[in-house]
Amino acid sequence: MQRVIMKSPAKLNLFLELHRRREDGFHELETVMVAIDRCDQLSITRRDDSELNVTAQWSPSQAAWEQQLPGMPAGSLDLPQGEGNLVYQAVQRFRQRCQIKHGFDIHIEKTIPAGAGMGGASSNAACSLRGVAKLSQIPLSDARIRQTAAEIGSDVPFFLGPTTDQDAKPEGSDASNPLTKGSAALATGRGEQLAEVALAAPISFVVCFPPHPLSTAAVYSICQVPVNPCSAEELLSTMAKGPLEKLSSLLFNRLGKPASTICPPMADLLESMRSIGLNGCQLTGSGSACFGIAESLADANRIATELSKAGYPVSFAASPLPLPTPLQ
Ligand SMILES: C[C@@](CO)(OP(=O)(O)O)[C@H](O)COP(=O)(O)OP(=O)(O)OC[C@H]1O[C@@H](n2ccc(N)nc2=O)[C@H](O)[C@@H]1O
Ligand SMILES: Nc1ncnc2c1ncn2[C@@H]1O[C@H](COP(=O)(O)OP(=O)(O)O)[C@@H](O)[C@H]1O
Repeated sequence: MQRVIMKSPAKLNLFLELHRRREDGFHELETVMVAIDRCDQLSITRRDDSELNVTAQWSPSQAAWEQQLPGMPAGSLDLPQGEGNLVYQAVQRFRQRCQIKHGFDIHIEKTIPAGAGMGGASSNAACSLRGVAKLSQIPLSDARIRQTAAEIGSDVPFFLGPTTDQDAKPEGSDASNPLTKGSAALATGRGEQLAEVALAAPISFVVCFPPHPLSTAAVYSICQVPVNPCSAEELLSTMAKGPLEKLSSLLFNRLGKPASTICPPMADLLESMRSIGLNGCQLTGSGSACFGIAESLADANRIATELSKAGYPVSFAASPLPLPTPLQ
C-alpha cells in the first residue's frame, strides 16, 4: 500500500472541569469529549526517498473562508505548512522513534475551524500517526503510536480512538448502535488518560464559530481552579442510560469565563444560540466555537441555517462519529 485517505474528525467537550494546576504549567482536568462528523481530510502518500512534505489548505478554498469570515484577524486563516504544522511534528517524532527511513507527502483539506476548541490540529496529528503507521507496516496497536500522540498534545490521544477492546464495552453502551460506538471518552490527567464513555443514542448538535480564534494557552493562562470542583458523574450516567433530554442541563465548561474575558463576542453568540431554541449552549474546549443541542437532526440543520443567516456563517449541524475513522 502506498497511499491512505482518512477522515479527521472534530470534537466537542460536553463537560470540562479543572482540578489542579501542575508544576509543569499544565492543568489536571476532567473532560468529556465527543467526536463529531465535521471532518478534515488527510491524504498520505509514501515516498521512496526520505523527504517529509506537509501541506494544508482550506476546503473549498482560503478565499471562500475569507469571504465568509470578513471579521477574522489578519493572517488567522493562514494554515501552517511544513514544519510549523502539528502533523509534521507528530510524524517526524514517530519516524525517529520507529526508525522509519522513507518519507511521506501529506496533504490536509481543512473544514474544521482553527482556534475554535474543536481539536482540529490534534485530530490531524492523530490521523497522520495512524496513516503513517499503516504505510510503514506498523500495527495500529503498537504502543509507540499512543506514546507519540501524548507527547504531541494533550488532546491527540483521544482522536486515536478507544483503548478498551471490543468486548469490554462500558456499562450502558449500545453495541448495536454503530453511530454512538467509540465516539465519546472521559479524559483525565492533562487530557491524555482516557476511558470510553457510553452514549445511549445519537445527539443532534449545532456548532457555531464566531470569527474570533482563541489560543488554548492564552485561555488556560487566566483560568481559575475552583476550590470545589464539579463532577461529570451525572452527565456520564445520563449519556449511558438517558433520558437524553436531561443532557443539556448537565453540560459545563470551567473555561467559559476566561474564554469570554478574552473574546467578549462569545457571550453574544451564546445568547443568539439560546434564543433561537438550542439547549445547553456552551463553548467547546477553550473556545471560541460554541454548541447547543437540538431536538432532532432536522431541527439542527434548520437552526444552523438560521444562525448562518443571522450573521454567523460558520454554523453547522453535527452528530457523534465513531473513532477511529477507517483508513481508505
Ligand atoms: C482545552 C482543550 C480541551 O479539550 O482543548 P482545545 O480547546 O485546545 O481544543 C485541551 O485541554 C487542550 O489540549 P491541546 O490543544 O492538545 O493542548 P496542548 O497543546 O497540550 O497545550 C497547549 C497549552 O494549553 C495549556 N494546557 C493544556 C492542557 C492542559 N490540560 N492544561 C493546560 O494548561 C498549557 O499552557 C499548554 O501549553
Ligand atoms: N494541522 C493543523 N490544522 C490546523 N491548525 C494547525 C495545524 N497544525 C498546527 N496548527 C496551529 O494550531 C492552532 C490551533 O489549532 P486547532 O487545533 O484547530 O485549534 P484548537 O486547539 O482551538 O482546537 C492553529 O491556529 C494553527 O496555528
